[in-house]
Amino acid sequence: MKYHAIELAYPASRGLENITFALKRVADKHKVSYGDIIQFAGAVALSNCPGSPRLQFLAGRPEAKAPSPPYLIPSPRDTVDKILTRMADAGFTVDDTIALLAAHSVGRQEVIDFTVAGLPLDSTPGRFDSQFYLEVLLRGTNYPGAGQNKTMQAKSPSSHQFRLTSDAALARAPITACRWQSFINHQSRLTSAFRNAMVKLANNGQNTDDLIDCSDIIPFSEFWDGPAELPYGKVLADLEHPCSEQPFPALSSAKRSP
Ligand code: HEM
Ligand SMILES: [Ca+2]
Repeated sequence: MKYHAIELAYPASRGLENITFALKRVADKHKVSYGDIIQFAGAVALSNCPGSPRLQFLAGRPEAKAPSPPYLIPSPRDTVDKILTRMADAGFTVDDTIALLAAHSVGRQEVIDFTVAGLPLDSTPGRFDSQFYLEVLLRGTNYPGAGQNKTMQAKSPSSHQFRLTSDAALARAPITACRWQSFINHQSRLTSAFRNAMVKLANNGQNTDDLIDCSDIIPFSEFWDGPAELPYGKVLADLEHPCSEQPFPALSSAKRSP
């Protein structure tokens, strides 16, 4: 069996079939490695989101020699401790892990709750911003759909967005809460921390001396540096404040309805 078929059968890969086969065709046609096409496509895709950093892109990864063992990718039902231990094992600090979750600012869920497939993880899924970090701190009130897979989804503050159990827990755990809060309304801190952590993610296990820096071919995103806003209908009292060491950042309220 081909490696991709083995890895696609792992639970953490659910929903990745379409993009895997689409990118496989491109990589095969242009004779580039699968590792390179994944990083290239990710960097180009992110450039469509206003506010996102231009990611480094190094080319020349060799093909994998074996499929990944299963269960290396964290699950939304894992504890904070398990997620951070796994990420540390792969070379990521606690701060890196919290910064990487900015990807969820432009993410949606498809496979955890089919009754609300396509629901975004924050109210601005087209924009790479700190809105995600703010909104995950809103008190969860209801499941936006039928509440399938309750170990993986937490109650959300709105029927328009989905909350992963892992995001809810990482936002509130004593070890991560202040780092989480530190990104709210700090677009440049967020983009540079995310970019640096993505350099590690993209080159994990590679000898970067053997790769060629092709970052110049990655487009720049549209500039965006606005404030995070309390969603329409929410007030400060709806926010939880698990980082007791720092005051909560000043916020403005959204004028628009969701
Ligand atoms: C704590 C570790 C993480 C867990 C447990 C986790 C889990 C998930 C889950 C369950 C989804 C929804 C999948 C679906 O239903 O289709 C998702 C979406 C997503 N995640 Fe994560 N994730 C984690 C970290 C990351 C990291 C480090 C990145 C990238 C740097 C990332 C990027 C994304 C993106 C881009 C989406 C949206 C996909 C889409 O819109 O189709 N995640 N994540
Ligand atoms: Ca967003």
